[in-house]
Amino acid sequence: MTNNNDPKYQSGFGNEFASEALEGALPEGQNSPQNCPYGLYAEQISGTAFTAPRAANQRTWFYRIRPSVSHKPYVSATSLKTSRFSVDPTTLVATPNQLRWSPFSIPDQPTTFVQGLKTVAGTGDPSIRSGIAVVIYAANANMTREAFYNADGDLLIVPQLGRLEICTEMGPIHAKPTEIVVIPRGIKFAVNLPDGPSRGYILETFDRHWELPDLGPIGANGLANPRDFLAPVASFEDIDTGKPFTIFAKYQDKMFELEQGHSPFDVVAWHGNYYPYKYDLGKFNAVNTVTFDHPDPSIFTVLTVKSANPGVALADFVIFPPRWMVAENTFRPPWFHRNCMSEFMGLISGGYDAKAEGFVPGGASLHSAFSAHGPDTTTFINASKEVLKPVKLRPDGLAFMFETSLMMHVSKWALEDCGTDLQKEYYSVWQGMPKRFNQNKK
Ligand SMILES: O=C(O)Cc1cc(O)ccc1O
Ligand SMILES: [Fe+2]
Repeated sequence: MTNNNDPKYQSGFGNEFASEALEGALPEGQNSPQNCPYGLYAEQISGTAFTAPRAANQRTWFYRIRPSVSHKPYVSATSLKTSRFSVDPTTLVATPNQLRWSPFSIPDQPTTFVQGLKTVAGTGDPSIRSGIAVVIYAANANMTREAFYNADGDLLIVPQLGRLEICTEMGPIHAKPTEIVVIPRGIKFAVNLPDGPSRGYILETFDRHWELPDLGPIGANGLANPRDFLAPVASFEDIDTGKPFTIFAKYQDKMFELEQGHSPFDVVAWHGNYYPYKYDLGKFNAVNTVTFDHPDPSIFTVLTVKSANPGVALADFVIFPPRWMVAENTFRPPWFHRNCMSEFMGLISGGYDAKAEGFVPGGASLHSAFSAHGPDTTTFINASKEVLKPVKLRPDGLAFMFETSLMMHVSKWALEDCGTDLQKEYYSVWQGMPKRFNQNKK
């Protein structure tokens, strides 16, 4: 990859982009001329069925030094034998218990991004294009002469610790905690970790692709604005000598690898609307009450993957950013609730208004369908007697939620093998709720 520490991007969501690292590398007026400029190979990657409606149709044309198909056969990935990146039912358990984890441990041994992927919860089967997985990455080593693609689904990556320098077929994307990256299904990428130890959350979705939510009565602007999404520009490396490149692939929930003699990051130009992108969560234009109560947290949806059921998300990516709280005569933290959807929450920085302690950056919680949850006892008591002035809620706090209409199973890794990361006494935060009932006093 041409060395570029501060890559350039092109802005917009779902745009049709055209990008060339060498002038004139994109064929004019057609996709597949008899001979492409500079002796490049044309190759299409389809992210939707050829016949998907125009508004949903996603594909990109690459102009690359060699076609992707020039590689040795796929074999089972022996170096990833211990991979826990799977929703194979034998690795998962159903539990309605409210669960919470302390910050997930970073490995002591050298571990790359791909080696450090662990599924926490999930359900479905990528082979029938149905389901999702919540995944943690915890890594400390660069992917050198390696790349990875996920044939099973899109990856929405939420860095929590350490920056990511991601090399993709479409060009480089650098992301820091408070930014997110989406790598759509099938696109090859490699991750370098300039800060060393790194950790974050991933939502893997086996169907469709991420979309901006409709805004309804909010109007034409607000929440995540399309122009703040950034896609890479073409950048290539021309390497076909030395140690072979290893390409890892997750296919039907199993890890494979193959060798090839040339760099997979050899795309000199591309055009299309199927590409990875990043978004800075600090750009989110939060909308909320200026009177009383607060809307459901769907008001904070950054991106959504629709299900076949109108208005019901396969997955929503929701954030709780720093914001002004002004509601009058209102219990301001999240209320007690039971939800038909399942809620996995993570914390990027600071704290979260429903929990006085225990929910900390790098940790997580899972409140599954209809399992009751809400403010812990301390938060409830404090918020019930708080003097309601306008307050800027936690200027350093950034929590998020992966909300899904599916009922996820929890991985044995997250219940048993992640050691002390699982907080076995989580239930106790709701014990000792004072009895406040007094039928003689309204
Ligand atoms: O559980 C949570 O903390 C997320 C959440 C916040 C809120 O204000 C209302 C409902 C909800 O699920
Ligand atoms: Fe909730």
